[in-house]
Amino acid sequence: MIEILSCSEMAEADRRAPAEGVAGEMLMEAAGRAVAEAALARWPQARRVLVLAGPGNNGGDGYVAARRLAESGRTVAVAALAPVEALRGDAAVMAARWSGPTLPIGEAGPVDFDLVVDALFGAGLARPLAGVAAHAIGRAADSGLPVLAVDVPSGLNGDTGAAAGAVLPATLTVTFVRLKPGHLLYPGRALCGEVVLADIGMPGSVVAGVGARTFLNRPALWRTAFPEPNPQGHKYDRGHVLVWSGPEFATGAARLAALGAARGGAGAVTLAGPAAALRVHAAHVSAIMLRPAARPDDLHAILAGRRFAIAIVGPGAGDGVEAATDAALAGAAACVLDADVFTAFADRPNALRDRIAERPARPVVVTPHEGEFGRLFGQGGPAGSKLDRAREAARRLGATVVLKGPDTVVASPDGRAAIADNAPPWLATAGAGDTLAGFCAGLLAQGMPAFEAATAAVWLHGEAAREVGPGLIADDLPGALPAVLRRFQSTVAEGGDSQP
Ligand SMILES: NC(=O)C1=CN([C@@H]2O[C@H](COP(=O)(O)OP(=O)(O)OC[C@H]3O[C@@H](n4cnc5c(N)ncnc54)[C@H](O)[C@@H]3O)[C@@H](O)[C@H]2O)[C@@H](O)CC1
Ligand SMILES: [K+]
Repeated sequence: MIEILSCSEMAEADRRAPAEGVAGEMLMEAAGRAVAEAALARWPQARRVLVLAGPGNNGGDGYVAARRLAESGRTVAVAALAPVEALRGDAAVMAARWSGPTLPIGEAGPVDFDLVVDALFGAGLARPLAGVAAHAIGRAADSGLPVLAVDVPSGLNGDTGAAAGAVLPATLTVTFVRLKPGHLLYPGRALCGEVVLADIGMPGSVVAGVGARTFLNRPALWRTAFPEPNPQGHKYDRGHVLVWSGPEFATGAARLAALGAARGGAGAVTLAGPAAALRVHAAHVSAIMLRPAARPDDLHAILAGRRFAIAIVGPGAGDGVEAATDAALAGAAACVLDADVFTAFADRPNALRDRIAERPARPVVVTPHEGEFGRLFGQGGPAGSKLDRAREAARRLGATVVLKGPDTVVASPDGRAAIADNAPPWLATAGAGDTLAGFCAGLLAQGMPAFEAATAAVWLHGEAAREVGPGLIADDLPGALPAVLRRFQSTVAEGGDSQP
């Protein structure tokens, strides 16, 4: 279940389902039943349920849920946004099967209820909520009652995770078939509350036929590409990562990247930079090699002597980062570009793109957070949701883009993208990004393709942060990786996934 479907892809699946013997009515019945079951499981004490029903199929699901909840002995009322006669298709069928009380939404307040089921709008939201619908959700929100959202909280755009107008925050969201981007991208993720994904009988072949290019970042996405060390291998079979280090008083970031690369599985890691900086590194690291490079241009000669080197440039790079980037792109088998690179190329994304384009066969992964992304692209940068922007940036740069945050998106120039949902809030700490660049380079060094290496690095990074727990500092992350890898490897051996 790792595909994520956009609202139009979901609608496309809906259109294709009857040809595979699954009628829309069956899907709606199953969806409404799943909503009712989730309500009963989560709020067994709730006796009185108010269902807010909208004018489309989301409302249709609401009418089914109302019937099922009433059948299980709950007192249920439907507050309808549109008169029953105005409903069409499956929703009209389901409304006709509902024989309990139905009030115009303006007349139904949530005062006498224990639970609100929000079936106003789902994937069909076409404009910001206004008027009587906005008023109704305002009253529901003010009531303080728990809210179960059908498919998505009403007012939330399922594709972007944003709400252009009023939105009804949910305690629990029950969605169907596959997650939508809005369940994972903030602020949507927070507005959904807990998310339950219900199987409503949509055939897997129908979903596959839609050809989704967006995925949940889970091991199932990249497991088959994950490097397995060769028992007879040499350390250089696992690649050599070269990290450009900035000056003496800014060494921490490069060192975190180097340690991340080493823990990420690179066979050897070298920090290259000015001698004064290397003396500082020498006081901290043992397994990492140190190679003097007085100027960034010296990287050309260092890289020329390596058969398979992955370069990391950006963490704590300081002055000369542009020259170091040039040397890395010219001489390394793959590059991870981070941090100071986005300052050096601020407002000049095309200059970076042109450099990357000179070596089209060599993978490049860029790992900006939102601020760096904005700095690099400046005015006229990619627009839309976080997913849209990461995809567009990958296309423009010809590089794999890791747009970091609590909902990190990895996008490939070939159109694939993945959204992560496992980063705990305490991962937002100084230096965490440098370690991520290192994890990614460590996987690239072992020959993992760029999109898979970047998605795996992001997932492992989140798991390492969970492993450490609150109080984490970035220095803890490399050391937390072995436990995560051990667990991951054992679930692979068992043929399972460490998360659903
Ligand atoms: N895709 C599937 O496989 C399934 C979809 N189902 C449900 O169908 C929903 C999608 O149904 P629809 O496409 O009918 O869409 P919705 O029910 O979300 O809403 C569509 C209706 O709302 C109107 N509308 C949109 N924005 C409005 C606004 N701001 N103010 C007032 N009216 C507005 C539209 O003109 C249209 O009449 C899903 O969210 C899900 O709940 C389920 O029945 C199960 C199967
Ligand atoms: K809804």
